[in-house]
Amino acid sequence: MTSPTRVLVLNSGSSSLKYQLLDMRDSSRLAAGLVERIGERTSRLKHTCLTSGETREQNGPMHDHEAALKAVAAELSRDGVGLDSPELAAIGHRVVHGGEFFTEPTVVDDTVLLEIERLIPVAPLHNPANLTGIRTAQALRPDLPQVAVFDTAFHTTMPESAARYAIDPRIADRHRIRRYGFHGTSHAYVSRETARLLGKDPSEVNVIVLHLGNGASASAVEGGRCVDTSMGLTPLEGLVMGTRSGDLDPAVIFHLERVGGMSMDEIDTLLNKRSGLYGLCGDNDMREIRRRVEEGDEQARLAFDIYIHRLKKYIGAYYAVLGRVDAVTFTAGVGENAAAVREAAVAGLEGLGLAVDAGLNAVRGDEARLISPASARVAVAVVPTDEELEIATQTYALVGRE
Ligand SMILES: Nc1ncnc2c1ncn2[C@@H]1O[C@H](COP(=O)(O)OP(=O)(O)O)[C@@H](O)[C@H]1O
Ligand SMILES: CC(=O)OP(=O)(O)O
Ligand SMILES: [Mg+2]
Repeated sequence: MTSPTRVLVLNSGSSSLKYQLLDMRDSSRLAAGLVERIGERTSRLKHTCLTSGETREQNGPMHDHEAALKAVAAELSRDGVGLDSPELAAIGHRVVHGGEFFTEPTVVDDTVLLEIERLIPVAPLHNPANLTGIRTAQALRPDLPQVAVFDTAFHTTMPESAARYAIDPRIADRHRIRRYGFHGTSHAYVSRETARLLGKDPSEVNVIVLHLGNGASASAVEGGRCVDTSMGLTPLEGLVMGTRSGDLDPAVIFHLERVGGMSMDEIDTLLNKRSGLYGLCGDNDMREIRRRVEEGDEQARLAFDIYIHRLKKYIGAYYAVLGRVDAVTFTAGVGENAAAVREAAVAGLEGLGLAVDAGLNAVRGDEARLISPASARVAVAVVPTDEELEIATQTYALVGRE
């Protein structure tokens, strides 16, 4: 038999599981889907078989990521592409926090599992789900390589001046406190695709990538290497997000504890789950916020303005970090779809050579595209991210080498 060429990619979020099955001969997708609301009373699995075009949905309780993955495995089997297939070469897992230890995709063994577990305190929403995904996949196919692809890996090239916080280095080192950065597979993929869009080699271009999904982060990429990013020790720092506050004065936390009488756990929940756009106006979906802004809702307008103000500050900061910028690229759910966000983020930055062409910005599509006027000094681009393809590519490259 010829060597297996398929890779299953699992992206386990805190309450969701996204997956794709790809054939790496041509990077085509055979199946894809999403389980939402894992652990809640009703979960929903939406599965699409891309060879037949058939989509199936099921609703019902799924306790945890193990139950979710077993349900996904059953759907794949129904399409004749189950986990027992001899054509499966490996399973690639998104792992959010890899600390300073993992700088590359890694075949999972017991030591790797232990290290991912040790990082749970700095990625409490993500790493436990990632671990369950890996352990369940191992149980289903013990003979298959499981590959961990880390969100943090792309950021390990940051210089110490960007990665260190201004605190006593002995304390920082003892507790491994530094800027790790996240969404690395997306920043890597999108910065590379931006270079391709400009017809250049990644080593020749400096790009500011704005990954604006539910979680959001910015990065400064110099000649293909990350030199700064907005998320830090955990995915809480930086931009305003769906439910996370992003940057704030750390003294807010002392104040909430000492004067506000809140416990550390309550403050943690407040900043991670009840802040950001949701905390500001009760909605975390940018579509809903734009609809309310259009209707003249002041609370939604203020939330939008705070979101944009923070974004602008990071564009300016990374412009200064890079010195020369070839492109600013928008990606992920908000970046790819919300023309109003792109327009507002760049408005007034003509002095930096940044502008958006209203006609180009209004075009919707799945293709990487430029939205800046032809005369602009700096390109502004929209590049759809594809974390699953990037994870599959890295997984297959690693397994193929062995
Ligand atoms: N057409 C749209 N206009 C504005 N925002 C959108 C649109 N489509 C999706 N979004 C935003 O994208 C977000 C999800 O982005 P995504 O990258 O899928 O996030 P995640 O991977 O973090 O779950 C949604 O919360 C929503 O705010
Ligand atoms: C790291 C992170 O914030 O991931 P997500 O956007 O998937 O929540
Ligand atoms: Mg995402």
